[in-house]
Amino acid sequence: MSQRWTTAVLDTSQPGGWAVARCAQGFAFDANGVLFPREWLKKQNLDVLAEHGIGHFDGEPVYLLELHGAADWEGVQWQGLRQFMMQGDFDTYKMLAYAAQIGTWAREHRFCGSCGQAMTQIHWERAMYCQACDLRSYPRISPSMIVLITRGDEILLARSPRFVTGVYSTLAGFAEPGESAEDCVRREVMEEVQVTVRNIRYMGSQCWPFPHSMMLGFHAEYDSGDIVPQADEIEDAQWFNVHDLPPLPASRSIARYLIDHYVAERLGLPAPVLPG
Ligand SMILES: NC(=O)C1=CN([C@@H]2O[C@H](COP(=O)(O)OP(=O)(O)OC[C@H]3O[C@@H](n4cnc5c(N)ncnc54)[C@H](O)[C@@H]3O)[C@@H](O)[C@H]2O)C=CC1
Ligand SMILES: [Mg+2]
Ligand SMILES: [Zn+2]
Repeated sequence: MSQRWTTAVLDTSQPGGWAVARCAQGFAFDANGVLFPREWLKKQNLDVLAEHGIGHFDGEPVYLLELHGAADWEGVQWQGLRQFMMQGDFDTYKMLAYAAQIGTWAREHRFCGSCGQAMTQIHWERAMYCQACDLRSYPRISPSMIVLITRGDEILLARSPRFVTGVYSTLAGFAEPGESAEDCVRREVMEEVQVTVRNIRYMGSQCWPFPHSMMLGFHAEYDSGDIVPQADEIEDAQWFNVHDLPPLPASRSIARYLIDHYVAERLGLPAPVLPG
């Protein structure tokens, strides 16, 4: 399968190419999609905070115009990254996911965390640079574990108060300094539902740009303990039979993949493919 989207550090002093525009309401799109001729876009009187050369789509250079706050631009609509993930072309979503992560990270690293002076983009790698400290800040990625716990025909799913009504999902949480991925799985499971697990098995990973998670997916078998949902974080957690499941997360998420993969295994169906 050919890859339509590839990342690159492009020099913003070079003219031409295509550009995407992002503001607090999401990415701009019109009848032609999210890519606009870059030189034309720069004449549209947009309040640009920063410009980044981010890669190639179908071989053509692509830039990001990161705008200040919300934008008011006649004839153009704005849509959040989650909508692009749920529907439409996956390569376009991957390009926007990368653009969003670069835009957010650069916006949040305009000043040096060590001396407070303004940082600048460098052009030979993706980093913000403080000349005074000779310090580079690289794009931020937060490793997060996500795990499906199973017990024969039953799977453990939980809901956070932040989820869409009725939806149950796998357990997830951010890695802390000093722990391995497996330590993190055991700790998060203990914190969120107070059960122990065994046979932790790595299943695959997924970039989750909301705003900068890298999901590492696992399967684990239930070992011991009764479910006790964590106050505030977990609204409800239950064992569900694979023949009788609640509403599940979006089909392109790794949470859904972990569930679908196990259900397919139990029911003797073909294994699903992890969107990546
Ligand atoms: N792709 C998928 O299928 C799924 C992705 N996720 C993602 O996994 C990540 C972790 O899941 P949660 O249950 O929300 O995490 P969690 O169980 O660790 O709790 C979230 C809390 O962690 C703290 N936190 C926020 N950012 C952090 C960071 N970078 N490092 C350490 N702690 C941080 C905050 O106090 C936040 O309220 C989130 O980004 C979530 O969106 C969660 C479920 C499904
Ligand atoms: Mg969690
Ligand atoms: Zn500095």
